[in-house]
Amino acid sequence: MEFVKMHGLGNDFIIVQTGSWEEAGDLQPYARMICDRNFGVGADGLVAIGKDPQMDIFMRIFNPDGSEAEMCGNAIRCVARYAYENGLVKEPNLSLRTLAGSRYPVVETSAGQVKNIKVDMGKPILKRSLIPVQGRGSNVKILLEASMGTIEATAVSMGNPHCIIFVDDINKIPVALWGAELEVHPFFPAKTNVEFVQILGRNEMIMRVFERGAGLTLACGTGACAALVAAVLNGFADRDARVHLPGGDLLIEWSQDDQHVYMTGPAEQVFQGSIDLQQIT
Ligand SMILES: N[C@@H](CCC[C@H](N)C(=O)O)C(=O)O
Repeated sequence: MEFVKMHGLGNDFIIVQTGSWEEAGDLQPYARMICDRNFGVGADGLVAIGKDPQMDIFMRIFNPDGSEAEMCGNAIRCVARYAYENGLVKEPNLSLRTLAGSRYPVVETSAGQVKNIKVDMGKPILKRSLIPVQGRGSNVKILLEASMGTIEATAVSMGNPHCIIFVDDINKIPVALWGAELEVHPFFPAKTNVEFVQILGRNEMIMRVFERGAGLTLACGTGACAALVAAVLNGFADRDARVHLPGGDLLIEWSQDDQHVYMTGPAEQVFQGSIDLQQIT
């Protein structure tokens, strides 16, 4: 199986082309081994893409624990760039089918070089039952009982679930320890991605993430979108901000006009190769 390895701010993916959405599902059992950094190629996700009958491209993403995620912001930018540069699409603006619905990336170029990819990530989902979060009431300022005490969190879905916790000093937070516990907190029936966010100003924040099914990663596109939405809902930020992640920065805007979230950032290919699937079973 031929693949390319790409990353968005160090959030890295093995990208393979398959014939159809259904065929992409055949790869799910291999995700755990392929993503393993010691026994496989190593990545934060296995991404299957191909031509879609209704949209330009489809994308399915499998986490390193073998589960399927509905959405992935950093992978979408990688897929858009790959599709544009490899002639799967002719125009820089694409339509992309995901498990969470359609998304619309635009590949931004300057002097013939790809600079950034801007993605219309759609409207955030704020209804508690749809995120999903157990119980009734608001998605803002949810109180979670955990071993570290009572945590105040805001839950947002960008197609996949996120639990955002605002902190005073990000460097004092044991992200791996707390993230692993909150990922499987009983309030989140589909588990959750966990983001710790320190607000630096109305338009700037630092974020660390513990991804559902993947653990600590250097960046999370949907997480950065969810963090900005949560910051706006809590009155901490304006509707556009630079989000600093361990792998670099994302620019996020929650549009007043259409209520969609827009994410802008880079995507890079780092190498290509082939995998003998029989060797890794
Ligand atoms: N890194 C991604 C999110 C990938 C999926 C996530 N692990 C999940 O299970 O929801 C991003 O950039 O959005």
